[in-house]
Amino acid sequence: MTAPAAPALEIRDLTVRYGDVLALDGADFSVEPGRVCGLVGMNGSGKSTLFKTIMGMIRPDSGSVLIDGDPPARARREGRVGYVPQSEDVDWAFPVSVRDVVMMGRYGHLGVSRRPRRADQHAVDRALERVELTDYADRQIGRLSGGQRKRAFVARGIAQGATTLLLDEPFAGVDKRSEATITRLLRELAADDHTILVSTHDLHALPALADEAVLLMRRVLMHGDPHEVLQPDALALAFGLDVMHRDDGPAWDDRERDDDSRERDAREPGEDA
Ligand SMILES: Nc1ncnc2c1ncn2[C@@H]1O[C@H](COP(=O)(O)OP(=O)(O)OP(=O)(O)O)[C@@H](O)[C@H]1O
Repeated sequence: MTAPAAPALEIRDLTVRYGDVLALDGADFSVEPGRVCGLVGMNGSGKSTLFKTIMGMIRPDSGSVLIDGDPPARARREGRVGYVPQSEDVDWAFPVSVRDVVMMGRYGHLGVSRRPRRADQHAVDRALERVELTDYADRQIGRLSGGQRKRAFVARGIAQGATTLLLDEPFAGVDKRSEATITRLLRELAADDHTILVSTHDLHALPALADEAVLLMRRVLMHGDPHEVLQPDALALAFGLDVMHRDDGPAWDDRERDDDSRERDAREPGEDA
């Protein structure tokens, strides 16, 4: 009998401290290949810390992360894990084109000359096509809309050959149309056997996006079907809110939602989402 395949992502009893601050306290869950897992939790609940630990950028105080059964350093070295950072972690004024950003995903594949070869150019072209940014390839990265910027970073992960993708708040500063485009793209990638962990404050987005959800508050409060995790009791526990009910669903995240500001941020005139 063959042994069952390792989970794509395995977080085991993970504890991370920044000095006196306990950012993760025994977080424990796993995600099977080809699944989209939504990560929800209030500000400061440890979501970015978890991403950085999975990426091997932070060493845990205890516990472990395994990606396809391997430690983060190895998975990262082999380009198997791609990261779409929070917008505020990126210098959008940096003078690089969309194509340059996607080519960064190929750095681990370049030969001794460090010059992109035809195979690298093809991989970048295919990734740009996949996220529908071919027409924007030569544009400076900061001159994209919020949603397009996220897709450019997803393309970097695809060009790299990553099978696990981590997205930190991809819907922040993005309008509803871009949110739908990103959701569709992530679902397509999951159908293509990518494993996706995506943090979001946008709880409305979860059911369409995720196969499963993790409710994080330094540790995992709940892990299961997104609808279960969105139950008022669970959210009250994680967010400390009295969740009110309305006809269109609970009103927990109105404070996070400012569609007008998202629209302003999102698009240049006449551009797609
Ligand atoms: N570099 C750091 N030094 C010290 N404390 C930190 C550092 N980074 C994060 N923290 C603290 O660790 C805890 C978890 O932070 P983290 O950024 O992981 O949360 P988050 O869930 O991503 O929050 P948000 O939703 O606001 O992005 C918070 O209390 C935060 O203040």
